[in-house]
Amino acid sequence: MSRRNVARFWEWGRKIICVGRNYAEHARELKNELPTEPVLFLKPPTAYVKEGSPILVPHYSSNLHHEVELGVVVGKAGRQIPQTSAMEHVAGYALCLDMTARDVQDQCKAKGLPWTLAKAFDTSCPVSDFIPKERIPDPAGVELWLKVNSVTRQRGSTAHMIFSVPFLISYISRVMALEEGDLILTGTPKGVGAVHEHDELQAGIEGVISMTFRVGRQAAVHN
Ligand SMILES: CC(=O)CC(=O)C(=O)O
Ligand SMILES: [Mg+2]
Repeated sequence: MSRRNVARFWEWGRKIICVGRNYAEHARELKNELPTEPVLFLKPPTAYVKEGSPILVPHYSSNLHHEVELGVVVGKAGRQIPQTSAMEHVAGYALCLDMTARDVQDQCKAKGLPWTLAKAFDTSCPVSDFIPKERIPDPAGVELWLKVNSVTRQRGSTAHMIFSVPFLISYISRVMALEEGDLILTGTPKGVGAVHEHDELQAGIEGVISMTFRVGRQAAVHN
């Protein structure tokens, strides 16, 4: 049997684990309390979209937000991973967007419901090509940026994460097994905002990679 290449992790069908409220300024801009433990949620592998295909506004949302994030690609499976050996489980990184139907998320929050409709729809996880681990020697030293129609909306350093990458790997692996090909989205810095059909999104990790996506709209299906 031929061995799959983790550099094409989005084809593996593995889980996408997302961390929310990991930057104080972003938590404050949405009037959320600062977390004392990581806030976790999941996206299915059907959320992946690659450059060349559009990000689709779900048919039930009228306020889709961008969130640029550093993604960590898991290269070695593990459970109950200590922080001291957490980085041994990292194969590399990816530039990611955690597309969020903010209007739907606000309704879910108000009703005390999970965020699945707001976070897990098709195309809610645009990703760059795989970035080998050696290209990012320190995941706490990464500058993320995002522009909409050439106007800068987000710029922030992973130095400001509340919970570090090794801490997150250790924490998550005490909740669920990490598997090769899993992706961890580490939260977004401040500056999130709305995107609309026909907008162009550009995002990057300074000096490492950039990517461009167009926004389309999911057709509503009437049964
Ligand atoms: C409020 C959120 O949507 C949390 C989140 O995803 C984040 O990155 O922070
Ligand atoms: Mg996010």
